[in-house]
Amino acid sequence: MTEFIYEVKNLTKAFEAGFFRTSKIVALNDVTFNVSKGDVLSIVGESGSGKSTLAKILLKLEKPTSGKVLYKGVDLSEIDNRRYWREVQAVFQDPYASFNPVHKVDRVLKAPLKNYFNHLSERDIYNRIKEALEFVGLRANETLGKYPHQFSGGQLQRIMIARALLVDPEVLIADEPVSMIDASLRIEILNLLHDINARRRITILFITHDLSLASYISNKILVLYRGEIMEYGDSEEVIENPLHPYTQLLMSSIPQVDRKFDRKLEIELEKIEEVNLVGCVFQPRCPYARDVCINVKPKIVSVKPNHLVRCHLYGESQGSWRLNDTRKS
Ligand SMILES: Nc1ncnc2c1ncn2[C@@H]1O[C@H](COP(=O)(O)OP(=O)(O)OP(=O)(O)O)[C@@H](O)[C@H]1O
Repeated sequence: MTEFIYEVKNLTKAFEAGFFRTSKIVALNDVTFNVSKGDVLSIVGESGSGKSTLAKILLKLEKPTSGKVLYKGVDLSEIDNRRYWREVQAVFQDPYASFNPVHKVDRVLKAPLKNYFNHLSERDIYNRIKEALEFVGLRANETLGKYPHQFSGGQLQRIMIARALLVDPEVLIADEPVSMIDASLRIEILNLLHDINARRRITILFITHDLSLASYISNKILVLYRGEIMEYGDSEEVIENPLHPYTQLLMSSIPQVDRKFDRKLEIELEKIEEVNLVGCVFQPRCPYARDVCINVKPKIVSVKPNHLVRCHLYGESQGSWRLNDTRKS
């Protein structure tokens, strides 16, 4: 039987907005998926798709409006925060923001050990930190005793990953961990996350707006658009056979050396529309939109055992429409 780390069931999160809090922003709408132990799941979507809100709910930093999340079979709301925050560690986008510039990096590394393993001697603490730093490719004698400004963004992100590893987590939630790092160093951090998953069997949730990074690192991909799942499945399936027009659009916007930049697609990606809570949220941008897409919310259907899509094109009669098809019914 598959061991699920997370079972996310009909998760919805609405924020009150406006001066008098009279309007609502639906950041997540009826999101359902499972994460198996040892998965590297990428949650992909452009700005405002609800990725960070989902991460915050999974980190117990926000509460859902409705629906629930089970962690190893237990409702998140019933789990002790202290225990949970040891087992589920986070790495955030901005490594600089995680450090206090007036303190040496030692402080950030020692804090979780002192918090969770207060029986450890100073020598044990040093040994554990040394081991974690070596795992992420840093030397203790070149790292400890220094201030954050003495490191590059990539090195600080490594230190944050070492910090997460110190407490033997089961899950690492990495929210855009390489987006503020020099492009030349990104691949090293991705390889490091891959090693952490492969060698320590830590489940990784990798949040990104970049489908190419997702395809590089993950074995499962979940595509979010305006708070709803558009497509979910094994990475190979989603990348090699993207079914949803939005995933196809994301695929076609990945720069490739043999393809010229298409400004039409850029405009398409920038276009902002009101969220359609009745029909398909992607319908205003969809080249295949029909009346049914405006009036009826598509259900998520399983096209293959490990490949799900939410689109009227894949209802009762399945199809394999591509963005470059000229048809529009
Ligand atoms: N605390 C909040 N109060 C009001 N609205 C919020 C709040 N947090 C998020 N939102 C809104 O919810 C929607 C989803 O935001 P979220 O930050 O989860 O998206 P995202 O995909 O992570 O985007 P980005 O990549 O830009 O961070 C957005 O419309 C955002 O403005």
